[in-house]
Amino acid sequence: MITIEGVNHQIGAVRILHGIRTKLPEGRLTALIGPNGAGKSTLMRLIGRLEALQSGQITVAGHDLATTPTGELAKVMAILGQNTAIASRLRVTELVGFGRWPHHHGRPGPEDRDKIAQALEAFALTPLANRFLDEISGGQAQRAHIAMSLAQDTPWLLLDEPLNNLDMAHARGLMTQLSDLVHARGRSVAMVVHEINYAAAWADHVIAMKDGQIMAEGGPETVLTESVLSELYDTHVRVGRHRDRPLVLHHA
Ligand SMILES: Nc1ncnc2c1ncn2[C@@H]1O[C@H](COP(=O)(O)OP(=O)(O)OP(=O)(O)O)[C@@H](O)[C@H]1O
Repeated sequence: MITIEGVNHQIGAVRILHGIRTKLPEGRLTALIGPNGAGKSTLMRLIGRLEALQSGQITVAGHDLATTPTGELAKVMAILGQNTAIASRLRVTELVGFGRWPHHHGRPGPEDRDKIAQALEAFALTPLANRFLDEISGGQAQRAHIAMSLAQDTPWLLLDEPLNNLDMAHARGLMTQLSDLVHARGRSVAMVVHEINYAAAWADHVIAMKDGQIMAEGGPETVLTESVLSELYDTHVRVGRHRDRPLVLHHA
């Protein structure tokens, strides 16, 4: 479980997060939704310790972020931030290999090579393994970054807008894989997602944020309703059903 207690955050004089208090359940796929500027990425970055905590407490699988050494935390949680900029003169396989660093500290063994090969395969990157990052498409680079996080092989996986740049088939493939990681292999995933129907189809738990606060949280059935979504996004939203799950309709 990830527990978040009394988290406030401000940049300069601007308050970005206000008294966030929630739990992200273990063994579930949690989707963080909400309008632009709601504070989703900021919260993700705080959980992933990419940003220093200004107040409150966050624990990940019992590890207090304030006191856990980085090497230890890197074996518990992998985080993929937004707009990850990495040297383009790096080969895909080298990027994915970075995910193994917390395990081998520079001396990769057979298990590390296996995990890298599996992650490349899982994201259909094997044929591109030796290409440089500036020789592949945006969606392929996005898949390579996700593969790096997967290769880290941690109980928790945090992904900020991993569906960015992915075509429909790869987006669906990623969601199926994340769902499989959670439901067949006992991992826990938290992801920021804008395309609400991916949350509707695959999430077990949804946290809806607006104006730096949590507006609603719970199962897709409780959060992905017409009233919650219309208020969340300040636009009229209709919700139908498909395969016994909500299906959000946002046509004119
Ligand atoms: N470095 C910064 N300096 C000043 N304000 C910032 C900075 N980074 C983020 N903000 C502000 O903090 C608020 C929350 O941003 P955040 O990126 O967490 O939102 P988000 O919900 O992830 O949005 P999006 O869906 O657009 O990615 C926004 O109002 C944003 O303008």
